[in-house]
Amino acid sequence: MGSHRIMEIMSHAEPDAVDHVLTRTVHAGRDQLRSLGVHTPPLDRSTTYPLTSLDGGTASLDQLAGGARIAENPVYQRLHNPTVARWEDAVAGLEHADTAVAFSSGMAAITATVMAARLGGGDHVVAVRPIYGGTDHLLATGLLGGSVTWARPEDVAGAIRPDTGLVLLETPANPTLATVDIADVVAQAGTVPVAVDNTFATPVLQNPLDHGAAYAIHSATKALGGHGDVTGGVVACSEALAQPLRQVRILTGALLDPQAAWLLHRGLPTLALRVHAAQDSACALAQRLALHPDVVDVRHPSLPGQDPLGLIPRQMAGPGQMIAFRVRGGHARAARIVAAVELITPAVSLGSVDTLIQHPAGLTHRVVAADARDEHGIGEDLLRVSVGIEHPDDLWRDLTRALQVSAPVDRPLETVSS
Ligand code: MET
Repeated sequence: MGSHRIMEIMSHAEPDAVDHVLTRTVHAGRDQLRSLGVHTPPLDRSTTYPLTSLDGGTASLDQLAGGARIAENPVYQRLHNPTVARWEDAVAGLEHADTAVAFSSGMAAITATVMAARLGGGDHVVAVRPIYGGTDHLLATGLLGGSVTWARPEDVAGAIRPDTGLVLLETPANPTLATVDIADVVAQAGTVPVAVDNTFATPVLQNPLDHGAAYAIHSATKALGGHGDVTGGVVACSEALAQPLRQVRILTGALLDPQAAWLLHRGLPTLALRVHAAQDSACALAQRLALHPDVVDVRHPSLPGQDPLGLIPRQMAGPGQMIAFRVRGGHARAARIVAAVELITPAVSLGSVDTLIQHPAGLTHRVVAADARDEHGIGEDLLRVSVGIEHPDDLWRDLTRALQVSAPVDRPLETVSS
């Protein structure tokens, strides 16, 4: 086939013919760049915008304050920013959503979602544990007002009340990788909107809205950013649900900085490559860890018996890059392992190009009630690994060495399988 024929086919391709996530991550939010005469997203740092007329400015202000996505004039950065809006469009496309609303962090995104539900009259939240410790703490403290009922996934229907405004869940869940059937919870929730924290899965592996969820929430600090150098959050949803979220953002000021949005958009083209590479390594490491004599239990949806609901591939395209495992020797051993790793960084956060290890009971989930931690297997012997894109053999060498040097001195080193 000659090059002219290829060009002809390409020029007649419908936009929805682009259905591969590898392609969509590269091009997301970049539709208008050619017409702008640029190849990469421009960065607009303006805090305010010149008004062509007072009445025009007032009309734009009214529209944006009412929750509109865009108006003739952005007016003020807290009401609208084109660089942030472009990244929101990118995320919306990847999440199969009408639109997306960006925030200064993942916790700001969660907070705004709960506040938007309260604006709609729903004072009660049903939340499925386990979930990220900060989210758990936010709901448990009642900081935002209203009340929370904790429910197991199968008990959501029974927890719904007339004043329930939101069902919140995370799958795979932080930190145990417990998985939830989103469509089943949506069916139990009836008319109550379901929000899914999709941070662990990323839009590369899971699109909650395809399964009936109303919101897909991300800490963009994690895989969306991917390089450990930008903090942000985002909620993908329908245009109708986005409007109160934008109003909450305007009033609380929990804005994503344009430079942060620009960095997030800068990292997006490699999202699928990063997630797939890290996932492959996570599968290899999970298998090896499961054979290690000092590892009691490895949590990764790729392992036998760990996807009992058959969510792969029905709901998830793959098991992802997060692993949790329990070590023999409890807290002391876990602390020694975290201290002993060299290539792997002992740090909270996840989804970066480099591998991180952390102790949920002492860090990310320290704020969770002790009985809830016990009930959901977030014990002192649990470690969580966010696998990066390094070669898995190098990661395994570091992990097995840390397991060896952390072994109690009064017994011989274990023979480890490679
Ligand atoms: C301050 S705790 C950390 C953050 C992050 N959400 C994590 O799970 O690692």
